[in-house]
Amino acid sequence: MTAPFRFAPTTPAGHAAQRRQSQLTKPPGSLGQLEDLAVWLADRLGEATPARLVPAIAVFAADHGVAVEDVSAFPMEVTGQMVANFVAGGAAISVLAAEHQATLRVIDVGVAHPVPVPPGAGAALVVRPIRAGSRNLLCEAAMRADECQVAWQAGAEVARQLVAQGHTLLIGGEMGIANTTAAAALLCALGDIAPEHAVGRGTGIDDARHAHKTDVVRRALARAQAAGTDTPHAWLAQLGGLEIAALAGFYEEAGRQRVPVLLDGFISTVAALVAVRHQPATAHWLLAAHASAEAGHRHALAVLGLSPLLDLGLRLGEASGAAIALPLLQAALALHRSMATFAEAGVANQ
Ligand SMILES: O=C(O)c1ccc[n+]([C@@H]2O[C@H](COP(=O)([O-])O)[C@@H](O)[C@H]2O)c1
Ligand SMILES: Cc1cc2nc[nH]c2cc1C
Repeated sequence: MTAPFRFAPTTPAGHAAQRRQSQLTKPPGSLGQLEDLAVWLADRLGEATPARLVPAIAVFAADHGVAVEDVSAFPMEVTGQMVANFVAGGAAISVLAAEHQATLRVIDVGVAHPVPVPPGAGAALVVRPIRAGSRNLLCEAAMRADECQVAWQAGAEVARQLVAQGHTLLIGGEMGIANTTAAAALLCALGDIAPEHAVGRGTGIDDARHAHKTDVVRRALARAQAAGTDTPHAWLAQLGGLEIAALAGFYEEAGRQRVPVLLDGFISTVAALVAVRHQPATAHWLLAAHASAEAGHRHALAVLGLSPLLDLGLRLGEASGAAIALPLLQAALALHRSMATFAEAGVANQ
């Protein structure tokens, strides 16, 4: 069980939104967490009655050298194949983005086996190849510092563009076979979580592979520790991946641009933890959409002090859980904006 999402306002807009909530035609608190959600959004957007959100989803994709260690249920080729599926409109996130009228961008920051995408296909694909997947983090640093920095900046650039285009809510997502191994290792390093709590089943591995994956993470951590790793960027380069670095840069830039972020699952939340360790102010802009079935996600959320809105047993990634929570945010704001007050409706207030 995770704690419900609760929020006390910190800004004049947030306080005004909370006062409005108490005047709407409903018993106080009867819309539960939707009330907190409306007040949080008002607080962060700096408006007492915010307009409908203009959401954008950016899915960052890359491969992971550690896939050769047999830590995933799927082969590396699936990353590039799924990128083509995102763009063609057949993936869960393609369907959800269209359903909820969200802009969808797909960014290849290091897919090892890209699949050609027909020109004019559905979602926009941006190719920012840094290298064909990260190195095997069990044996060496996943990225050089400069590669990690280029990926981070690529993510930041996407956030800047989406905000400049008028989007008022940013959602990050990822695709990368074996990236739950990288994310688990990073969570151990930056969140002080033991490997047995951070490592999960990913795409669906059995008990034997899960034990092996936990051992891979334990050995990778020991290797990176022995290399004298200290800063968040150094840990990211040692144990992360190109799409995780891009996501961290995306989240940090969203905060810098003062735009709220709706977090997806395990890998996305660990990327947000990297961004928060690098720039603590990023935490102010984060909202957790859901609790993934991936074991480490609850620990990552707890480290960040976040309460997820939904708990549906999702473990897909690609921003799908955040996209599923999006209508809740829109509903919370629609109710907040458009319900009558007791005075307007002539309803007796206690
Ligand atoms: O978002 C999550 O919580 C999540 C949990 C488990 C798996 N995934 C997705 O599955 C892939 C990684 O799983 P694995 O087993 O290859 O490490 C990657 O493409 C993620 O988007 C995502
Ligand atoms: C098919 C498939 C789709 C995905 N979407 C995000 N991660 C994924 C992993 C797999 C294996």
